[in-house]
Amino acid sequence: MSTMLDTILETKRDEVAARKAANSLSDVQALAMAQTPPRGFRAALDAKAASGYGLIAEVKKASPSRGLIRTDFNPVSHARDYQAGGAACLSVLTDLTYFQGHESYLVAARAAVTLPVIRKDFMVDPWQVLESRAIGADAILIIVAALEDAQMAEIEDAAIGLDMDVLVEVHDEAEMERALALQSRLIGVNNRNLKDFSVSFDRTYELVGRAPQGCTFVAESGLTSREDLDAMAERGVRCFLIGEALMRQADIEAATRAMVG
Ligand SMILES: O=C(O)c1ccccc1NCC(=O)[C@H](O)[C@H](O)COP(=O)(O)O
Repeated sequence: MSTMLDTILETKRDEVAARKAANSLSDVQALAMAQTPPRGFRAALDAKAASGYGLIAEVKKASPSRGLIRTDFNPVSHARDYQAGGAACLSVLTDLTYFQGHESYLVAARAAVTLPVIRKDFMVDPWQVLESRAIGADAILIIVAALEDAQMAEIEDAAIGLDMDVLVEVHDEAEMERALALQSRLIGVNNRNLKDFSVSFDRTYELVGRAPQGCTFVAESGLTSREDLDAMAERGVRCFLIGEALMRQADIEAATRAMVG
């Protein structure tokens, strides 16, 4: 039986094929080269985590599991609020079909702040890495469950070639082993099962001990309070990716500060 992740990936492959056909490689390359250099994503996270918590704050309008999250969605003001509240980095969802995201949200959010920004999307082709740089992204996401080993390596090589950071997302021990065969030492554990949307912090707790020395380890999804972060910190986790819990707040800046300030 096909899962939501399978469905998303099938759609993404079609969308990417259409975008590749509509945009010449040289045009996308020229746009990527015209961008200012990538802002150090992992470095910003490590710097905040050294004296507190490193937060990747997500600009997230909607999701397959929760539907519409924020009606008065405004990527520029959300990005500014996240920065003012003490986030280390931003994550911007650019998938339109399932998350109501858009590339223009990343462009606008990044221009409004000085924080590094990860393009949160489903990478299925190295061409998307170039496209991500062309819209200004500083980092990309590799979801291990979505790719074969050779595809992951190819996508990672494309990102490294553009001086971008790569967040490698895993959900279990087998995926962690595959992630560690890559070069990136920025590893995220998604507490959300992308097949059935169930959330368990046990995923993070099981895998934090598998992260090698010097690795930047990020707990992702389902985190709703400072207490959640403090409980994770007791087990050695200092970096977090949070979307919905912050996006639902009336005062996003204050909520971000309460979470990591
Ligand atoms: O959020 C979803 O419903 C989802 C469904 C299928 C694939 C990915 C999905 N989310 C992407 C993410 O990784 C989260 O947006 C991110 O970790 C933040 O999670 P949260 O704090 O729970 O919004």
